[in-house]
Amino acid sequence: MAGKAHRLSAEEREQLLPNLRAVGWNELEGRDAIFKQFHFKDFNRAFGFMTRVALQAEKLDHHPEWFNVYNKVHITLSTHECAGLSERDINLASFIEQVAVSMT
Ligand SMILES: C[C@H](O)[C@H](O)[C@H]1CNC2=NC(N)=NC(=O)C2=N1
Repeated sequence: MAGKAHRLSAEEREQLLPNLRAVGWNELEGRDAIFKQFHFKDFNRAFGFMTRVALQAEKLDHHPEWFNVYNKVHITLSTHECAGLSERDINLASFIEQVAVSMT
């Protein structure tokens, strides 16, 4: 991953978060991270989604925290390197949205 991650400033958040809020991402309370719950038709769709996200996460060297049971996938994004939300989380969330749209 090129460059060091920095925590998003208030201005950057105002610019970058509204689009993600509009599609269901929310900031966690008590932790600088964003969270969304996804529901799919069945486990195959959920796991197909996770597989595609996992391959991209590995490519980006930026990984989600997630929980899956059957057709549900809960995802938390945050950057360990800066102990908070960085542009890497915004980029991964945008990719995740594209995959989710193609799987539902
Ligand atoms: C050593 C390795 O590059 C780092 O631990 C990467 C891996 N995946 C990561 N994922 C996330 N979410 N945040 C990080 O800071 C991070 N760092």
